Amino acid sequence: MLQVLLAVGMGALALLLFVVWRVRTDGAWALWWHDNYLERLRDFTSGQSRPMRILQFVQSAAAPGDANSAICAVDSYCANVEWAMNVGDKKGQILDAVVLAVRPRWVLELGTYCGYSTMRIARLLPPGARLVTLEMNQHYAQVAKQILGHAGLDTQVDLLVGASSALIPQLKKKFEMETFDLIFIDHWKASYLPDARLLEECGLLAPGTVLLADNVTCPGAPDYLQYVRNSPRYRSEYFPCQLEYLQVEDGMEKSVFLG
Ligand SMILES: C[S@@+](CC[C@H](N)C(=O)[O-])C[C@H]1O[C@@H](n2cnc3c(N)ncnc32)[C@H](O)[C@@H]1O
Ligand SMILES: [Mg+2]
Repeated sequence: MLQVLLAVGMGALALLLFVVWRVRTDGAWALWWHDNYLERLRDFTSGQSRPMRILQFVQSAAAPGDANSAICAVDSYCANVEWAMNVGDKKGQILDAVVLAVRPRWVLELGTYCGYSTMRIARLLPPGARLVTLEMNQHYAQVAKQILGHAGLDTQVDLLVGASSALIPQLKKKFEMETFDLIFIDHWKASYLPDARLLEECGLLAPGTVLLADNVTCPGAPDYLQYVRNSPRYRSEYFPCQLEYLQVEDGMEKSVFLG
């Protein structure tokens, strides 16, 4: 009997160690663990959604009207308390550098979530610039609006709720604008390529428009990468980095539309 118990115990320990190792080293396992298992467990125990928990932390820890303080609060919560799918502090620096280099007048973001990358972009925009961000999840959009309001950035940002495929064709008319200077692509990965093609078809790209795509390695967007790297319409560059708040390999792809 003791031998059986010992064998079961050793088996369970080996399984636990295997799961911990996979979660620490493999992107798919890490995302499943943090984004499904742990999130659902915390939702169940707290009776709230992860975006609501992030909002409450920002409201308690960040100075009102201070965007940098709100960004730090989200990073601190997601690095120390629970993981979330924000671009994060490390890849965020690549995003910041691209925004500063492009100095865009019109920016489009695909995938708002809680508004973390929206804050990073909006705080660096030159006067008069506009950021349009698209989010299909109504609850996430509500949270993002409150976080952007707390950070004092809501007047520079237009948050539209709906699917990108439905909203993109309406943007020119809705905002009486021509083309975007910078597009941050960070929604569901299977939509990267169809939405890039849709942006082209809708005439929303001009020569020089920069597309910056997050998570092209983890979870990965292989069809999008294949397209921007092989199309004569783009000049594309890869930035190796790590998945937000984890030691898992990821990358961002910066692609300049050539016309
Ligand atoms: C990775 S999160 C965005 C993270 C955010 N950019 C940041 O770094 O803080 C992806 C978001 O895209 C949204 N989304 C996914 N597909 C979408 C689509 N086709 N149209 C609009 N939003 C979409 C999801 O609901 C989710 O909130
Ligand atoms: Mg991302």
